[in-house]
Amino acid sequence: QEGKAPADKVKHDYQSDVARLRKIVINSLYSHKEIFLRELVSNANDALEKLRITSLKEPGLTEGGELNITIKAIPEEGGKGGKIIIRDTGIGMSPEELTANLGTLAKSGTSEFISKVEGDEAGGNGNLIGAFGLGFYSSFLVADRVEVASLPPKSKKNPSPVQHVFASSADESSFEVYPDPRGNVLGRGTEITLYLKDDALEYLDTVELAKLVAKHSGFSSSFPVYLYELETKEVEDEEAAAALKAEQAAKEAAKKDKKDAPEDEDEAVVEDESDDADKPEAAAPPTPMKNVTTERWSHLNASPPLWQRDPKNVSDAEYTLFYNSYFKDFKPPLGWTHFSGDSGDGVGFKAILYLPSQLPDEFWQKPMEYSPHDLKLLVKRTFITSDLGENKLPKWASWVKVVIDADDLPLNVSRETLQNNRFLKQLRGIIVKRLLQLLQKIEKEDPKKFDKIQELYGSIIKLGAVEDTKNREKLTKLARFKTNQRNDTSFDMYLENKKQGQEQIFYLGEMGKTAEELSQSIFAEKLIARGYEVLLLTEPIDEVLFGTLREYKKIPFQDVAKAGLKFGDEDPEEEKREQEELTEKFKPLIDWLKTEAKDQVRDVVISNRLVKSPCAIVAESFGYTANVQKMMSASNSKRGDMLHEFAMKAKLLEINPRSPLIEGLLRRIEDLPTDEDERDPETEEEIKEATSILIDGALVRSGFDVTDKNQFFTRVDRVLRRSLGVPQNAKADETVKPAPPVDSTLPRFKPEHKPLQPVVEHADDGKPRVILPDHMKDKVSIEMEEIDDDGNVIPHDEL
Ligand SMILES: Nc1ncnc2c1ncn2[C@@H]1O[C@H](COP(=O)(O)OP(=O)(O)OP(=O)(O)O)[C@@H](O)[C@H]1O
Repeated sequence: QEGKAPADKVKHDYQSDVARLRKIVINSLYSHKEIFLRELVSNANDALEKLRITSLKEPGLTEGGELNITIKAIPEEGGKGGKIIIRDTGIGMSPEELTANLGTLAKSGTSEFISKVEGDEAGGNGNLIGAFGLGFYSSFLVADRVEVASLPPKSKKNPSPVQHVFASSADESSFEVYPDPRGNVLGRGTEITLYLKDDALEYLDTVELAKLVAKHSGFSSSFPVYLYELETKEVEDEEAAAALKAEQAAKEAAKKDKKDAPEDEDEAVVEDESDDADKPEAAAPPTPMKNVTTERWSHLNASPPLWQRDPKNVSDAEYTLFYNSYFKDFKPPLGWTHFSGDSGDGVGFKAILYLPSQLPDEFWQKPMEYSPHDLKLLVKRTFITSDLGENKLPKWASWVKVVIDADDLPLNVSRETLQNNRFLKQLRGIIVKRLLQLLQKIEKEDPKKFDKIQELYGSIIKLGAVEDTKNREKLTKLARFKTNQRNDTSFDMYLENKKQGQEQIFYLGEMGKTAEELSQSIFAEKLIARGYEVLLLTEPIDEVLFGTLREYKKIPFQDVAKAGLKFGDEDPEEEKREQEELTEKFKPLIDWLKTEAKDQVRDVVISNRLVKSPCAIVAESFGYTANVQKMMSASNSKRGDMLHEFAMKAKLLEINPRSPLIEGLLRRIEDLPTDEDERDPETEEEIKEATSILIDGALVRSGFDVTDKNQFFTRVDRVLRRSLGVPQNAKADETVKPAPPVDSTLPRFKPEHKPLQPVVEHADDGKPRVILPDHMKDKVSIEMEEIDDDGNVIPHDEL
């Protein structure tokens, strides 16, 4: 792909991703084209930063010239076009680096990013800029042609570097790299020349450029940024003044000659005197002026950075602009806190911490790999690191964007010694504390904004309460949940609404269920009917948090799906008596159920949680709720473990003594002769069927799976036949029209078609499953007949 062009010019084709990215940048960011300056200044700043850090090990590198950035606009003679030159005295690039850095995209995930944006109609919005540093390619927003001349510093490794140029036009699919015909004129660093497009000539105006730097880059460089300005001043034209003086003197002399002449002397004198008295003093001749154009480099970022200023004098707009440019996030922040402090060791610092209004995708997608880069530790305005090593922020807080500038840490500390620095060790605590304070402040003062915080950071706050034991209490207070009565309820709000006598915090959770569905739950029937508030856990992290906390302000959590539920207003004596009475009354039914439900539950008890439903399956405190059981089977864990078997079985069948169905079942059982031999087998079978449907119904309503679906439906089928008066032995007419004979004249498949052969797989439970080839999936549906062990077809209504 490379060919030698004349004059040492090596032509390269852009890597395809670069060509695509350049196209996106040029087409979609047109209305944001001013960002080119911010991106190039930021690259220049990075290059200076790299040089400074490298020079800690090889001090000679920074010799010769200040570390700075300069911007110069040069209108073309005749005023038709022009160019902008941005230079830095940073680390520079070798010809290989020019090719690799500007001609390829090394960043991982870039291809996916590009595809995403290409497919996204809204790609042209500013998110793009925030999501991805477009860097160098933003040059093509304003330039038809870009030339980058670069010269690395003389170093031990590269003692005689040669200045090279990278050149490319906006519409070309290739670029060239060649030795700079001017020689090593840069001394060190990089010079980017932008040949401006006709619609970008406004950037030749130095006032415009200065404004842009102030807006986007004023704070983003800790190195001085200079703008080349031509200043036109009106100054006294000394030459003209001298000439005028000479002329005046000549006039005076001529006048004097005239005065000395003899004629009309008196008259003339009188006339002169009266003139002097009436007229204002004769105006002095104007000083002759001329326009002089002087060149100067004005220092654009001389004023102190935002974080060094007094918060009282910084406007919200300034905080937002600073955030946008410094952290390269196009969206405004959700909130911020600007603070200063002292580490206690005499290290003073100033800092601003921001809450972004959007989390990076990687935060959730690759939570373990996500490494924050928006913590900027500076020392005396110079960037030191984003990496706090082992003192890094806890995961839940790792997304904050914070700039923290310390007064007096040794500047040349290596990363290793930094890790041991006390200030660095304290940083984590300082930042987390301020972040919490900010969240608490918003909670207190700005409910609307706090809603947004919940939307965005709700799960993260809960994650923090789980993982950050030190701040668990504060984070728990900030957590919000849905309840049967309202949204966004905190534990404190819940407790304020607690009923007299209530000594439990009621909650209910089931994987994948909405709050609405949960509030219909059989377990909460009575609680909700009586007006109690139940926290509804709708997010996976809720369950983990409740499992971790177990209580709030010493009040225990009660999983409503578990045994042990107490309203708190029960009279223990009365309750005991009632329980005894009911147990006595329902004894025959309870005994019956204990036998019939022995495979599903450990015991049968009278319920105090049901209103309408006849019965429910409730997990005991050490047993699995339906939710946990689902999670266990999803993760396939613990199968075959004794404890697991035990927990699976630790369930109670609770019956509702006031349900007419339960009463009805009790009566039927009481009517059965006590001597089993005297019982009519058909009647007994009928009651067993009804019982089993009742138990299965309770399982389903309580969120569990029916143990044996075949048996369940066979029974439903029999009950249906009975209630419809259809004899139990009546058979469906199973005669079907056989298929016509084989037609051998047609090919079975067209050659380009895949065989229409479904594949049968056996799932874990041994049941067959049909896997359709992909091309058949949305065209074919399959119904299967089930055959029992004796080879009989199990009847299904739909077959
Ligand atoms: N002025 C410069 N001096 C030295 N190297 C530079 C300069 N500008 C760009 N580079 C090099 O080119 C690379 C690509 O630059 P580009 O702006 O496209 O992306 P980036 O700076 O790596 O990413 P981002 O803009 O997201 O920070 C940089 O990583 C850097 O190595």
